[in-house]
Amino acid sequence: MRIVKGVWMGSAHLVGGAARRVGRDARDLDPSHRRDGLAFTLLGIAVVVAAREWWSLSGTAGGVVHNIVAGTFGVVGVVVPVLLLATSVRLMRHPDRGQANGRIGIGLGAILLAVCGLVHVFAGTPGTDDMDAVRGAGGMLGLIVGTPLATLLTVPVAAVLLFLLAFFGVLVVTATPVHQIVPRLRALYRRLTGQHDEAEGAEDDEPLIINAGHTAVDEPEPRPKRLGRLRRRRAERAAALDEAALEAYEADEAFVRAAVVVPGSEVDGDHDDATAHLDPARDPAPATEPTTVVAEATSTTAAPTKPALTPPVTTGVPRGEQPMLDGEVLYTLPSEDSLVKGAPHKVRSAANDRVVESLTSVLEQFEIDAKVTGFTRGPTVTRYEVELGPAVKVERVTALSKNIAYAVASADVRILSPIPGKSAIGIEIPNTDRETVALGDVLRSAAAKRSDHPMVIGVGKDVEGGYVTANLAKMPHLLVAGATGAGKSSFVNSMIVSILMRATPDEVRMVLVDPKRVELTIYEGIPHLITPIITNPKKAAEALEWVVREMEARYDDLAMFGFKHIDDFNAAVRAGKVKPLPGSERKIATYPYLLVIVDELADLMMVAPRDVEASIQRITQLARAAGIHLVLATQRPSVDVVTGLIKANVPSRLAFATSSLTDSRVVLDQPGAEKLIGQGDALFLPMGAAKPMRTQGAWVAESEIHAVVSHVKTQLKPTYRQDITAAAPKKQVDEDIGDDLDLLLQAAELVVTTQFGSTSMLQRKLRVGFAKAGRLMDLLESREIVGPSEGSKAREVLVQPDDLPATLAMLRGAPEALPGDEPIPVATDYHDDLEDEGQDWPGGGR
Ligand SMILES: Nc1ncnc2c1ncn2[C@@H]1O[C@H](COP(=O)(O)OP(=O)(O)OP(=O)(O)O)[C@@H](O)[C@H]1O
Repeated sequence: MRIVKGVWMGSAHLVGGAARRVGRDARDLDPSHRRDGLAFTLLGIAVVVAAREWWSLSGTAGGVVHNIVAGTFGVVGVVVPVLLLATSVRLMRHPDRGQANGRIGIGLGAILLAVCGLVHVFAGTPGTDDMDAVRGAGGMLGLIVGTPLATLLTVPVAAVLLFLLAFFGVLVVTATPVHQIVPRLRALYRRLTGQHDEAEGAEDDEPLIINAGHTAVDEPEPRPKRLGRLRRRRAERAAALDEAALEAYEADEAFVRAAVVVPGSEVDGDHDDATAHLDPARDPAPATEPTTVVAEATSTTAAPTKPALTPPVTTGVPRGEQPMLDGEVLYTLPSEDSLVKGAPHKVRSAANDRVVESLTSVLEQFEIDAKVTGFTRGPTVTRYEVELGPAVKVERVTALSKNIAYAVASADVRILSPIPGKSAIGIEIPNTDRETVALGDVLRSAAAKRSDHPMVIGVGKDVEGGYVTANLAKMPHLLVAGATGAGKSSFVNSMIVSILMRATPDEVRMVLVDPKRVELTIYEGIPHLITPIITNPKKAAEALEWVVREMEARYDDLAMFGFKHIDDFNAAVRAGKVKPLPGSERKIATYPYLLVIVDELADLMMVAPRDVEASIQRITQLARAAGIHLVLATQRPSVDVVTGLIKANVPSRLAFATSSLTDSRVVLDQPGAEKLIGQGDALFLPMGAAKPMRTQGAWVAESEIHAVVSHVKTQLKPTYRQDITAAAPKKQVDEDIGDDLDLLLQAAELVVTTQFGSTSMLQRKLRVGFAKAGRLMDLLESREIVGPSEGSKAREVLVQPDDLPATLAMLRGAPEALPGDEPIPVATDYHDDLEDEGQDWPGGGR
């Protein structure tokens, strides 16, 4: 008995173990194998069903198969093998796209259901009592869907509903939202008529290389022939993805950056189509027509046009929400065609391969267990990634920077350790075959189109080839610095052109300060200007004071109507929710963003450092909510131009190549900019970013600027404010101060902040002679800032540091700031001012 029991238990154990093992192994199978298993099963079923339904190859099981297929789907069963085959092929090709596969499955299910239902109702809605008739119509599926509908709603209504269901199924399968039907059909038409291929063919010369930054460097290159098809598919995929991204996009992101593409992930990248994903902006579809801003409902002319391919965003903004130009004015944004298309971005070139070889040989020579695992090529520099073996110190590679520079024959080698978000060292080396980034490409990229904010500008491309854009309203103020010829003015041009391309004068107004008198003259007369371009540094300082007054007026308005931000105020005005106060004749209108661009801060700081600094401080501290934003550019980022106060209040920085490490520290608070290679190569540090991002600035040619400027100029004349460069009202510097105002302000600040009234301190700190310091002290005494002389002792300081701003204002002769005085008189209203001055918008508006 024991033996029998032992044998029984032993074999049971063996069988159980084997069964468990098989089960476990099946669970351990790679998911893709498991999905392949499903695909093969479907393929097998397709073969069985096709054999019976198509070729009547009926074995013993044939009857059963027919009963199941025809019983379920009726005559529609003949397409079941096709559907099974297609599903099986899709599962094999894209096993990882679970979500898309699910969507297609649901869509096909809806179509199948609808078709079965339709066949059933058109076949006279046979009942279950006649199963042969059911099998000859839409099968049980058709019966379940069709009979109740036909009985309850009559056959015609049921047919319409079922058609709708089938149509819905088609939209789901093709991932087409209803508002995309027309653009997609148009795109399809273009592709069928060959317009698409022509443009694609042009790019086919470029071999496809998988983004080497994420894969092995020696990835085999697919044959160029296949590229046309590959690109087309990517284009379709990107269009679908882009749309999803658009929906998900949140308007309040600080700045929009192209996502880095990781192979296998379905990230919506902005990389060139030669990399792993396609940028819809590079889609060769014909450029969109200019987006139109129509004057208020009074206009009878053309309605806003929509772009052909890209969904809700275009060169402009959601038109329904636009502040319209009053009167009959029809303002169109420049067409995207005004800006040229750049050469396709290369992701790999022979030069890169040579550098990889050099880097590898340096690592070998120094016997460092590290490997160049890949690279990402940007337009100007390529970032080579080096991964270390176990127990290899990072410093061993970073210490080699000079040898690396020697090996690759370039002095501008920059080492990042680590690359943010990666366990790898990045070695940035300039490309010997650098590329120019066309502003047009940046503005047409998905990154730019994702946001319809009028203050979004094209910045350039990052080291991974992704487009970089920035929202000036979120900066909220930007300092741009770099040595002569580094690309500052080109950036300022790109910025202004971006605004002209995307914003109407109703949305953005500009104050351009160009003390160099040459850089910005091309923009003279554009309607976005609120005052003629200011070239005189003294006038520029006054203009900054006007900006402060404008800001205060806007603040007053916000406070009066109970809004915190100009955007909220504007939205309420557009919605008609802001009513003038009782008795006021005022016409409430939206406030445009005000962008103040100073092309050379150093020139301003030379003529009136204290005033300019004070205005900048005031603007930068408060202007954000008032929709006023400053861009300060300078060639000389030294501490006397970019003072601590200015720096503290201008949070976003863009550094082009600087001539020294000290300059780089002034701009970025860290070294790096001195290693940049000029011609638009920059480090971009937007507010809140931890590390600066290397960016190649966008380039816009003079002919393009001309095209854009003449487009905007022919439509609208600028309406200038007269009060901007007029000296601030009621400002009278006392005669005895005369030309010493700046020094006196500095002296007052020194004495009050240190609470130490010493003439020799003034001498030392202000670097003035004894006589001048004594005079300043007398002036301070006459204004009761310090007490009388007490011989060799320091004078008593009569003003507390808290009262310093009011004291400085008093010295400047601004009576409004005097303590205890009347409240600050403010300009009534921006638009009222215009009316008061009898200035009208062309077309009879404001
Ligand atoms: N983004 C860019 N792409 C390609 N080339 C550029 C770019 N930016 C600048 N360059 C090249 O560098 C030259 C000098 O640029 P830019 O005039 O912008 O320098 P800058 O810093 O403004 O100098 P300055 O301070 O003297 O005006 C340009 O003429 C152009 O050839």
